[in-house]
Amino acid sequence: MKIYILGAGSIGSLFGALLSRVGEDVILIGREEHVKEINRNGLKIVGIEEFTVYPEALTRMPSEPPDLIILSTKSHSTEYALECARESIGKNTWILSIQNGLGNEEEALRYTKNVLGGITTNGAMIERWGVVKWVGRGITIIGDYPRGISPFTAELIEIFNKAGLKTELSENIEGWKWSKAIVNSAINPIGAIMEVKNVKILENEYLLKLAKEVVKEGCQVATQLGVKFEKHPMELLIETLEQTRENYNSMLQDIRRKKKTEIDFINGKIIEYGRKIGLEVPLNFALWSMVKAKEIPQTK
Ligand SMILES: NC(=O)C1=CN([C@@H]2O[C@H](COP(=O)(O)OP(=O)(O)OC[C@H]3O[C@@H](n4cnc5c(N)ncnc54)[C@H](O)[C@@H]3O)[C@@H](O)[C@H]2O)C=CC1
Ligand SMILES: CC(C)(CO)C(=O)C(=O)O
Repeated sequence: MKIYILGAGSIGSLFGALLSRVGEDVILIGREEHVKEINRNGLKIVGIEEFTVYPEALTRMPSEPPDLIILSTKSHSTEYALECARESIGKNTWILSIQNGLGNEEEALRYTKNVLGGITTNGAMIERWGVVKWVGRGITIIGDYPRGISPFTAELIEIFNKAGLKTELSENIEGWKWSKAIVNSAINPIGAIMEVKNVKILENEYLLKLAKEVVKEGCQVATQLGVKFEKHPMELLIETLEQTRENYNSMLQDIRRKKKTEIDFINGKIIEYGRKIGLEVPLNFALWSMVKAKEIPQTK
């Protein structure tokens, strides 16, 4: 299968490396420094497993349409990345978002009806250019967005599992994307503002109560929009905190690295979708405001 990884950073490079290792025709599309190192010395995976692969790496999408584009930019880069990729999206090309946050699949649907949603609990981070650390082995869930399973998706899950990416199918990937986004809407900003590991939210009664109240707000919006949960966000909140106790969440890491966070596509989208149906979500608004204030000045 011809696969382009659009946004080959941490998680995209991990997926690309695993798929390349089992012989899939993978091209990584990422930033120049990472691309140059990969073309020079290959893409090295360390951590959970250690191996090196030698996929082609580019800074721009080739014009030839692939079978699959795995969208793995940060959510705030999705619109521009897809616009730049417009010419490479053929009539039979599928786009799979493995991103956190809401709205990415809707953006992809502007270019094709062949859109898959995905959530992954695998963890990855770029150690240095050309080297990605697989920090946590997790599961990935994919499905046609917003709901359903097509023959392509059933073929893709075979490829992912053969590549060592434990992957399950869902008829209701929209439900999973919302559950994960609602969990992120509680953990990420609270951890970022308090500058604590996830375990602190689990063990501090005040932070856990706040996280649960934020989850309730997100559930109200999702339920009124007709979203059906596969796993209730309140259950997923505790499960996630217990499984990622030692994590400094990605939003806190972005702030510490003076990078733009994904707050606009997590709490920001819950606020936006809530307002469209006349629901105010004050806790989400408060957390969104504080993270925006903490973000680097040039993001305004
Ligand atoms: N890193 C992880 O362990 C996990 C990340 N995620 C989600 O996956 C998404 C990506 O996260 P990370 O990999 O951590 O981010 P990252 O910042 O490491 O990687 C994104 C890459 O996309 C590149 N990029 C942006 N626009 C581009 C364009 N137009 N063309 C080519 N490359 C472009 C950036 O230069 C960057 O290298 C986020 O939504 C994140 O929340 C989800 C689960 C785990
Ligand atoms: C699951 C969690 C909260 C793990 O820290 C995450 O997705 C993140 O850090 O963005």
